[in-house]
Amino acid sequence: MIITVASGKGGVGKTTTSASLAVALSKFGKKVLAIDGDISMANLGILFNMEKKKPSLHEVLSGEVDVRDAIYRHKTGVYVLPTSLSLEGYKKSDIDLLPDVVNEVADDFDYVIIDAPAGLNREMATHLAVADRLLLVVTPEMFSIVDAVRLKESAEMAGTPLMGVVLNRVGRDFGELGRDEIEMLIKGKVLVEVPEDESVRAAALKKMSVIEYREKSPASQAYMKLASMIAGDPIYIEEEKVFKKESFIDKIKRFLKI
Ligand SMILES: Nc1ncnc2c1ncn2[C@@H]1O[C@H](COP(=O)(O)OP(=O)(O)OP(=O)(O)O)[C@@H](O)[C@H]1O
Repeated sequence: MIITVASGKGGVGKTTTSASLAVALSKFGKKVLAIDGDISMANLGILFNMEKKKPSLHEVLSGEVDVRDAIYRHKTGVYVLPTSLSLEGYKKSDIDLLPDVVNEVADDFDYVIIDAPAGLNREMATHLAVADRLLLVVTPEMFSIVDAVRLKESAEMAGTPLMGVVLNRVGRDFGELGRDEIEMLIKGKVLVEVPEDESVRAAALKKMSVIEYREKSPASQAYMKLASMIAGDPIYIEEEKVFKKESFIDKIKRFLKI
């Protein structure tokens, strides 16, 4: 199964989620490939301490090397296809090659996790098209949700259904929307709430995923729960809800014309 981890708004926790989910699935005995799909501003490689590896996805997408030559096994057991931080590497990459590259190796793994760039651009369209499922990452704030709704709609147009939503950084003061409100707006299930957790940042500073850094931390536990849900029952059906009166949520829906 190919899962694209994406968000409309940047900085909400895609890379954190991609790395943590990959490590967690690996702990459940799954063979996982984590791909750093943000070819202009790569971050995933950093959490696996592989940002300097060469060849990277850049060399694969420029046709210089075979994809298998750019996949490295991390000590957690996760296989990683990192992307370098080089601007030259970005310039020579052809994102249109990504679907063939991913499909060439997908059958070697139980799960392929793609850490996608933020926003809705051509790169994102490619990441959505190649995936079997979209895993949306949001924070409990309005703009994050509004952007996520648009992304979900684009994914559906590309034929990629929503697997579910990771509600990240819960407990931070975002003037928060609640889980029910978010599910109603996105029309999708919140699979897990990941709390605001200082260990996430501390882990990143040490170039590791939070699970590797502190397995018992609240965020790590949430990602383990997510992995157990995905590994146990990968299909989640989106929920339709009925609105009876114009609430704050209805106003946002009207604003979005959904
Ligand atoms: N649950 C959490 N608790 C505390 N800090 C978090 C949490 N999740 C993410 N962060 C922090 O938020 C910042 C952004 O996270 P991350 O890089 O995963 O987001 P992103 O969506 O991949 O960003 P970008 O759009 O720039 O690629 C990082 O500093 C990360 O350590």
